[in-house]
Amino acid sequence: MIEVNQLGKRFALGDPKAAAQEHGADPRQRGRFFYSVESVSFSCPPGAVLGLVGPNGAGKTTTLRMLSGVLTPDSGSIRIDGQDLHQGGNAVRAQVGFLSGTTALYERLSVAENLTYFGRLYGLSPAQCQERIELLSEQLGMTAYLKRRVKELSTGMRQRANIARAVVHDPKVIILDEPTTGLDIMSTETVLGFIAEQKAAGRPVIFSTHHLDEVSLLCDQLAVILLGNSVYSGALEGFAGSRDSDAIRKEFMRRHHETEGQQAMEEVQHAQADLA
Ligand SMILES: Nc1ncnc2c1ncn2[C@@H]1O[C@H](COP(=O)(O)OP(=O)(O)OP(=O)(O)O)[C@@H](O)[C@H]1O
Repeated sequence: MIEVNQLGKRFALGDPKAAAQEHGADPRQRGRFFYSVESVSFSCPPGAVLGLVGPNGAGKTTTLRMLSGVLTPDSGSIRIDGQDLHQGGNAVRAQVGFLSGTTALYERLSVAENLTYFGRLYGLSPAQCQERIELLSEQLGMTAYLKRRVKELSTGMRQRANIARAVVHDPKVIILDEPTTGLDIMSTETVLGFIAEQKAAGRPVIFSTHHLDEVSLLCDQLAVILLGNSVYSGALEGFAGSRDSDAIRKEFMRRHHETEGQQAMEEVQHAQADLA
């Protein structure tokens, strides 16, 4: 069981004026700080899959980085089976497997060599590493390319290997930050199948996504964040009937289009700067 209670995280800004231009009228910038996550709460029972959704910049990655132990929260708490993640030290943190956008593998090593390397770092014996590699390569469809060097892999192959790396030590809890973003259909299906297998094995999985169809397909629990605050957390089926669901959907879409518009504007500005 993972219990996340009123998490908060702020970042000090080197140049508050430049940040204000970048973030527009985001109310989370106050003085020299940007309050990326203000108050996020949810819980995920064993064997449940929780989808963390929110428009660009809502605070999903910051939340997941706190859940993985990479970032220390400024406020609130995270409990895994009753133990506080940040007070429990490495032993509690090792119970979490975390895939981030920056999870990296050694390019010159093969997939199997990478997994052995990271498995050994987590204290697995060579035999345990071998056992995990066999299981994960089957679950993630990697058997055909286990011996290939990472630098030769496609995006989809690489992402499946990244996921294997994140869970090589058989963690109690799995946290995946946008695991299917940018993947082809086959790799997406394999990754979603992997999540479903973890759920069947009783392991809680928390993943962030922009794809609401993935949430309805896989998740029992839903946590929605807008501007760093939880606006819904609970059973997926409870969301449709909840009092605020229509307002949340509208705000979600409004901010989604707004950030897409901002990104398009930035791309145009970059292109103009390149041409100048
Ligand atoms: N180190 C930092 N310093 C200042 N601001 C930050 C920092 N890290 C994140 N932020 C800001 O906090 C907000 C939340 O960022 P975060 O990456 O958690 O959002 P997200 O929901 O994962 O977005 P996306 O869907 O685009 O990945 C964003 O506005 C981001 O610019």
